Amino acid sequence: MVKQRRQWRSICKGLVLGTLLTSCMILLYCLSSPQIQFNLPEVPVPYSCAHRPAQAYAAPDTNTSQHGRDQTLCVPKVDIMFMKTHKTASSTLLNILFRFGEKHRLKFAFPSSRNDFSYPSTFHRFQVKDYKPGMCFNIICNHMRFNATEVAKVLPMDTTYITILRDPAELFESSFHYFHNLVPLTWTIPGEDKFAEFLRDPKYYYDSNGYNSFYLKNLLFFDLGQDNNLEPSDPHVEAGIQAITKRFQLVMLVEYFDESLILLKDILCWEMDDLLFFKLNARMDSTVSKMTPELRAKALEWNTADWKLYKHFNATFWRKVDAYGRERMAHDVANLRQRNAEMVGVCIEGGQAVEAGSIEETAMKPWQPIGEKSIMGYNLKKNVDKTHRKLCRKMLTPELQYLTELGVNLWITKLWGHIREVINW
Ligand SMILES: Nc1ncnc2c1ncn2[C@@H]1O[C@H](COP(=O)(O)OS(=O)(=O)O)[C@@H](OP(=O)(O)O)[C@H]1O
Repeated sequence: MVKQRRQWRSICKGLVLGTLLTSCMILLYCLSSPQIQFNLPEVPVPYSCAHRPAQAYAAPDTNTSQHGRDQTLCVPKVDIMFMKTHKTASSTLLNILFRFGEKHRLKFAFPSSRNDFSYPSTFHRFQVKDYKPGMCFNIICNHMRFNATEVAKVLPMDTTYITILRDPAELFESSFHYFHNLVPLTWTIPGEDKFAEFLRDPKYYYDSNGYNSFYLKNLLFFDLGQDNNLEPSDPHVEAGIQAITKRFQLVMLVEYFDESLILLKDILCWEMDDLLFFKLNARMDSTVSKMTPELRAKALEWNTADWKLYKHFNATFWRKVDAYGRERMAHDVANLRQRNAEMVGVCIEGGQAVEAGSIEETAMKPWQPIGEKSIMGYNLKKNVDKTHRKLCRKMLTPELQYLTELGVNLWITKLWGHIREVINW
């Protein structure tokens, strides 16, 4: 009896402490969030951010260079909007952009105090750290809910817009795993396999007004600024896809990540070295739900808008590959894979990703989903030669640590991280 009373007392204490901490976090967050200032004058950004340190270089045309024929003059494009969609290898791409930005000393439009632009609110230019009307930035690439008009107000007119999509069934599985603890409507789903149970009857469990429910339906459509709850036959689905087609010059696909990077290099006039990467933010295999063909079909049916979007951009992707040349693409992809494999040998201890508990340096530990330690990371090799040391470290640095290095003060995220560490959550 006494033992039971003590247990109840400690549960109550935990609840009170938890509520207090959460309230403090919310209060601190509200105090630190920039107030949106609607009364400032609108000043158009320059056509292009003047600082252009990028050198033109002779881009070898892989079809002709072996024969010593003409080489095209290429000036790397430095004004880039990367719409960072969720669970789509976007952190891997972010790492590539951060390194490119540093190399060319570009100006990033970063969020303040956090790693996203007040997501899931739609983007507004006053969410940009230190923003003043008329300011010009080169790159914007943190998570946001896309808002074309506002984004255009912080970037030059000739900015290249890019984004990345993933097969919606795979994306849904990844998102369900990563975010379900943030979506209260999943808490009451019974059974061991919540993912399969949800898909058995999604309409029963889903509520479009539920807190954070967008993580569970047409997340790509939502991130890209569209309505994720449209009926599949609603003409707005098609209109949304058309709007995205008009705005984005390149839509990459996770399933063809290497090919996507080669297209990116082509459209931005980059060099092969700019594309080197290690896969970041990958999950341990044991936490990936097995998807039967039936579950996959249900996941696609549930995420119809995303599936239509994906099919549309899959078609445009392969038209771009055809225009690039299939043989040329195969050659360049092989080259990139070989260079990446060499970098693995140079930089990564043990040559592969390890579980969270085995990552030695705090600076290399990736952010984990609430209540889990499923995201893997890397240990930097101890004896990396001097020429590669800096590059290896940057390629392996997770998003939050890299953002801090680039000058974003993530104190709210860090405080939240410490609290989670203390309460082991
Ligand atoms: N290069 C490459 N190729 C293929 N897949 C890749 C690559 N890099 C990351 N990933 C997978 O992308 C998932 C993480 O996506 P994000 O980094 O966008 O996640 S986040 O939204 O920023 O949290 C995560 O998927 P899941 O493991 O299924 O969760 C990663 O494994």
